[in-house]
Amino acid sequence: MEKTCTVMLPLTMNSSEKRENVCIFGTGDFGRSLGLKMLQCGYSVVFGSRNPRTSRLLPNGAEVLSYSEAAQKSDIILIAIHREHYEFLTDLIEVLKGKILVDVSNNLKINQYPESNAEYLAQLVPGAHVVKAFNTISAWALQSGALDASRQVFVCGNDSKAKQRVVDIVRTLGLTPLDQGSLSAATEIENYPLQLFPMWRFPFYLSAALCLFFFIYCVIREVIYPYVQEKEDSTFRMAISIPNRVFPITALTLLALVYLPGVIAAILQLYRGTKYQRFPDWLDHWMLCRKQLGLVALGFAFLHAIYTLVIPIRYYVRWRIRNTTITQVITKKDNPFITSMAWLSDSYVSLGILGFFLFVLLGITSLPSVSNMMNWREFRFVQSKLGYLTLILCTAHTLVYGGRRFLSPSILRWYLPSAYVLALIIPCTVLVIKFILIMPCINKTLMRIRQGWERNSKYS
Ligand SMILES: NC(=O)C1=CN([C@@H]2O[C@H](COP(=O)(O)OP(=O)(O)OC[C@H]3O[C@@H](n4cnc5c(N)ncnc54)[C@H](OP(=O)(O)O)[C@@H]3O)[C@@H](O)[C@H]2O)C=CC1
Ligand SMILES: [Cu+2]
Repeated sequence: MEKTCTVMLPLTMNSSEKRENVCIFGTGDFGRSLGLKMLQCGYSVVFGSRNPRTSRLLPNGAEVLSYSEAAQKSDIILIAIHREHYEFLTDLIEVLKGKILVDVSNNLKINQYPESNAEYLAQLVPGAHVVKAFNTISAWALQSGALDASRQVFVCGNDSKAKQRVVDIVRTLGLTPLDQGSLSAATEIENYPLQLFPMWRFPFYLSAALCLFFFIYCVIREVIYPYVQEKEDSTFRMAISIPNRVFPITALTLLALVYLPGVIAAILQLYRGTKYQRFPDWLDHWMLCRKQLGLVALGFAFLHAIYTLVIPIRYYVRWRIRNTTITQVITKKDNPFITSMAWLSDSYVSLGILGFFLFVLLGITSLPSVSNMMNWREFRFVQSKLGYLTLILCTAHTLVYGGRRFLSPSILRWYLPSAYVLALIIPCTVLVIKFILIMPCINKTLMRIRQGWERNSKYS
């Protein structure tokens, strides 16, 4: 039966069970943490060290020997040493012959060396079976048990038996092994811990660029223009009014950008007449970070909702209402109630609330804990149908808010239209193309392409 250690176990063992010997080279932070965890999980640990006599802080129960003596005690050796110090291993080539060497090392920079550390180790000790593993786990997490988010251990190696031995150890330590194939995958595995939120980078930079662009655009139209034309100081608008334009615009644009690659892919498939041709890399990458784009968009929608809630308590708004009322009293004139205006205002608020609700629902269903409970069809239904409905509602919310104002030439300031007009370009384009794509004649061709029809027809 497989033994698995997920909690700190006492160092007791059934005397009839033979402890498996594991050797760890290096008594640094990582070597010690690994050794402790292995002892807790029932392994017998032998450390190899330059100074076996003076090595301190080692876990109780572990043996410490010189590197060559320790190597003889086990056929599996974890090399917890930095790559820069690997050269001394060439003196141990004879002892290490046929042994499994586990490379746990990381670098300081992405692609720091021409070859991966694991491949370098394999070149230095050609008679050994090198396996890459454990580099994504930190010494601190191993010791403190704070491994919740990072239980995954990528494993790769050319010898399948050696790899299986390492996979078994990973499982026994209560971690999740992920086989990445041959040793050539080591470069990618070594680069992995050095990447900072790889899938979030594009959405993050894109949303920052959109925010900056729309902020500057709105400042030009709403702060600089009134100052130049009428010497009016509207700088206070930069605190709430302008952010509350920039955030919904960014949210809507990002949401549309979640669905844009899908329609571009469909157009490409229609144009090529086949689905068996790779999409360009940029499109692939864009498709892969749609979830992150959507979640960032949801964040901006939240900001818009919060900024909108504070409108009634703003000084400027209260002043304007008070002033209009007083002016009406003085001039003894009141504004007639216009039903169409009431309709417009209520509709845009209602569309906004519904759009936001569906947006939140989309965000929740994209979380792994929720999406894992759905089958593929349900997930597609939510993310595609509900997603498009959200996009339609949010676009309609913006259109109704702008109403006829968007079309009137008086809204131009220095020939610049309202920022909302720009914000509507991408969502409207996506929706129009999607509408064309779902028209029966086009949809049928697309479905046939997606079902691999032209490939089957070759054989029929
Ligand atoms: N710390 C961490 O959280 C993680 C570390 N790693 C990897 O584990 C490896 C070890 O890291 P870590 O334990 O933090 O590093 P340390 O610097 O704490 O330990 C390295 C050990 O290497 C041994 N060593 C052998 N030859 C030399 C030499 N010429 N000069 C210096 N030391 C030598 C030493 O052990 P001795 O004195 O007994 O000979 C030393 O204690 C690295 O490759 C690192 O990338 C991977 C994942 C996480
Ligand atoms: Cu809104």
